[in-house]
Amino acid sequence: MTETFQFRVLATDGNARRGEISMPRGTIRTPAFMPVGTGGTVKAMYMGQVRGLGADIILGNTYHLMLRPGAERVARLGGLHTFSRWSGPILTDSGGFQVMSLSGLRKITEQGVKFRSHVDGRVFEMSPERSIEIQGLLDSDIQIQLDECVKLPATLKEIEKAMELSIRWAERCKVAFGDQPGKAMFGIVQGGDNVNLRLRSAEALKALDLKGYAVGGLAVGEPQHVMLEMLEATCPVLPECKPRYLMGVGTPDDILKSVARGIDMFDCVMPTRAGRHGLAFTRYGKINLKNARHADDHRPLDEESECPATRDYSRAYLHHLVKSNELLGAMLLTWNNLAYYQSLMQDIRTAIEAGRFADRSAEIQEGWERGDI
Ligand SMILES: CC1(C)O[C@@H]2[C@@H](CO[C@@]3(CNc4nc5cc6c(=O)[nH]c(N)nc6cc5[nH]4)OC(C)(C)O[C@@H]23)O1
Repeated sequence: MTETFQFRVLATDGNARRGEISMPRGTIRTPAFMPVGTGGTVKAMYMGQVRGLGADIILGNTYHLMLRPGAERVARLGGLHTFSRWSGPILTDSGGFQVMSLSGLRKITEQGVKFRSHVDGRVFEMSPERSIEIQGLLDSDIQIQLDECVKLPATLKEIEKAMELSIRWAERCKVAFGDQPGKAMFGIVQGGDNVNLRLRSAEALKALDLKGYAVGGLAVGEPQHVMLEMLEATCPVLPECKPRYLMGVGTPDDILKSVARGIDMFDCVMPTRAGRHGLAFTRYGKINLKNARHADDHRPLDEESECPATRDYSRAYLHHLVKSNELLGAMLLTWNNLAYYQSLMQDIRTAIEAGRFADRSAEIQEGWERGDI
């Protein structure tokens, strides 16, 4: 552990990078997957379980926590780590994107975003400065700039305007964040599905010399090839010595293909949300436990797994729990899915260190295609 924020690239294999981020609250092994802990909880999991699966960092959301229980209240209670009993690093999203995807009555001006809470209808105004202040009250370790992410499809002019506003907001967030040695503030590259706008955004943010760079505006319904094309344009422009975080991504296949293009950090609700809906991620691909074909199957999801949820429970039992809408169904499948995602990340890190990432990726994908034995 260090008193400052340090990122080191330990090995490369093509454009894939094996690295680590050292922070006062712990070291983050990259490529890393951050379980989503939106309201200060990784849904259906104890934080001790999350840690036990190998997660080094989790994600929190400014938008949700400012609405409930309130940023000042979390600060009075000792900050998000003490509040939620997670002692490792926490990355918090800034709220802009959640405002656009969740709240009602939204108005964006140069000053910030005005919105109505989806919880109780109260009206809030969030400026870049207030977003950074809230993330500070939460005692967040990696803070994300406030940005504007336009919903696609959008006109080139709309995408350009939002990208340029996000750059100005990044500058304001950098000033508001100031100098906090053990913490970091990441900018967000925007630009929609337009390579030129993405390059302009990346260059402008690089000039701000930030501690890390998120790639936003993706995983919003665009085809995977469009997302990958934006990464192929953006990553080579971003500083090699800074971490790159692809927001909201993704499926195991998205992660493999994005690591191959130079991404170091990921977050996605997929494993936790899918677990609550009866879907299991395994090395054989996805298994839908709602399907009646599992009703008499005594086999576990994967007898070779170290995760009890994956190794010790029959598919028949999991099918029963899911069909009966039992809480334990969501708990066991969330546990299985996060275990699979963390084992995938460890597999990726090991393969990059050994210089066999491409081969290992192909083997993993063949396992999914072979399907459920
Ligand atoms: C993939 C999956 C399962 O994840 C779900 C659902 C729809 O996509 C997701 C995930 N995609 C996603 N893209 C993002 C882009 C930005 C961004 O540009 N700026 C900021 N500040 N934060 C972002 C967070 C992002 N999350 O976004 C919501 C709407 C939060 O639900 C998620 O499909």
